[in-house]
Amino acid sequence: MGKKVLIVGLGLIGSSLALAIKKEHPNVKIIGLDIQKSSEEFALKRGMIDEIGGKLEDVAPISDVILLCSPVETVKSQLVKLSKLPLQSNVLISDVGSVKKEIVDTANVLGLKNFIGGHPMAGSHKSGVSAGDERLFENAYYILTPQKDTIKEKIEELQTLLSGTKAKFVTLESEEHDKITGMLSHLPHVIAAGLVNQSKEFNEQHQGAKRLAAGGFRDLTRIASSDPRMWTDILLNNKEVLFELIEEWQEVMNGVKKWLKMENQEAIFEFFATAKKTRNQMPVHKEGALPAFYDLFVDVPDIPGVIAEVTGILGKHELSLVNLKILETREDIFGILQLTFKRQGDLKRAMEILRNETSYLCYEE
Ligand SMILES: NC(=O)c1ccc[n+]([C@@H]2O[C@H](COP(=O)([O-])OP(=O)(O)OC[C@H]3O[C@@H](n4cnc5c(N)ncnc54)[C@H](O)[C@@H]3O)[C@@H](O)[C@H]2O)c1
Ligand SMILES: O=C(O)C(=O)C[C@]1(C(=O)O)C=C[C@@H](O)C=C1
Repeated sequence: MGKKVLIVGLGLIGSSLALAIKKEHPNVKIIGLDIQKSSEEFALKRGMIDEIGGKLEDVAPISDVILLCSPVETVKSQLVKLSKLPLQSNVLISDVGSVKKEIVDTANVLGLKNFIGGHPMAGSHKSGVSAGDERLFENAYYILTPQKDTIKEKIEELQTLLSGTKAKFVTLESEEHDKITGMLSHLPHVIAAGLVNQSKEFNEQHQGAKRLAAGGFRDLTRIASSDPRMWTDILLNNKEVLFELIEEWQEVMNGVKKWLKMENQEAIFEFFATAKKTRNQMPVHKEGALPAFYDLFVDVPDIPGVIAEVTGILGKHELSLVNLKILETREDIFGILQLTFKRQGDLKRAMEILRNETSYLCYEE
């Protein structure tokens, strides 16, 4: 019989891992557990998991592998719970939390020897089980932060289990991990959220301004749509690193302010020239995970039944959506439907079909 793998937290990351594991290891039995019953049922119905786990204390002791895929603060309390349970002596425990030092230190203090910190460097601003995608981690880096005495075989066991992710594994010290992700992930999320909040106040004073936001604002602020609970946990668990980074960021902004005051053309030019050169050389351009979602926008008239009409057409052509959102009504005439697909091919087909079968304006951004 195959291994029993328990996945705790069936959101975006947990369900995507479940799919990737199942694909590569069909004999593995995946047991799923979530505080949201609807997520457990969705995952079971879609074949992401083989069984719903019930209570952690009942199912953890019979599991060969336990993957904690909940928010960072919850992972820490789940480690405490696990440390009190009669787990199998060779159980492998890992997590996917975006911060590593606090989690690895917790496992270490609790004496959970077979715990290996993990963090797939891929994700999305979308969350929840319905966003799960077996290809989410393809080509992405998957960081592992083993403890000093973790045996090599356990690391290999984890990598083999996760081979279906098609991610590239790298090993880091947890402290180094938090410094790097602080700079490349956590600070950018703080800046994006700050910018969107600043623009909210601005928009209240300048009616209609938000409609004019174009590519620059969109590219810089997509991640401001991420889950606030997840990001609260991340910030509070990486605060020392973020103190420093935020201070450096403030210095950068002060520099720009000073050059503007002095009309220092050369310094301003150099600021943008350095950024352009650096950004163009960064591997973020060439590698990294595939974008996980594709949004199609449809301008529809503000009349009853229009959503059913659009989804009905897509259903007839067996095109399934990850998400559907109604964006703000424009000028009391149009509403904008945001239809999210997992595959670009599906988006293209949907656009063609809707253009043929309706008169609505369909576009990608
Ligand atoms: N979203 C990303 O881009 C991303 C990328 C890499 C890592 N991560 C990390 O992965 C983890 C999960 O993030 P996500 O994006 O999948 O979030 P998510 O909100 O999609 O999923 C989290 C799931 O955990 C469940 N949960 C919460 N408390 C629980 C508990 N006590 N017991 C069982 N289930 C519980 C929630 O109901 C939810 O289904 C976080 O630690 C996050 O830092 C996220
Ligand atoms: O693509 C996104 O939406 C993400 O924010 C993914 C992202 C990031 O790159 O910052 C977010 C948090 C994770 O810990 C890892 C990846």
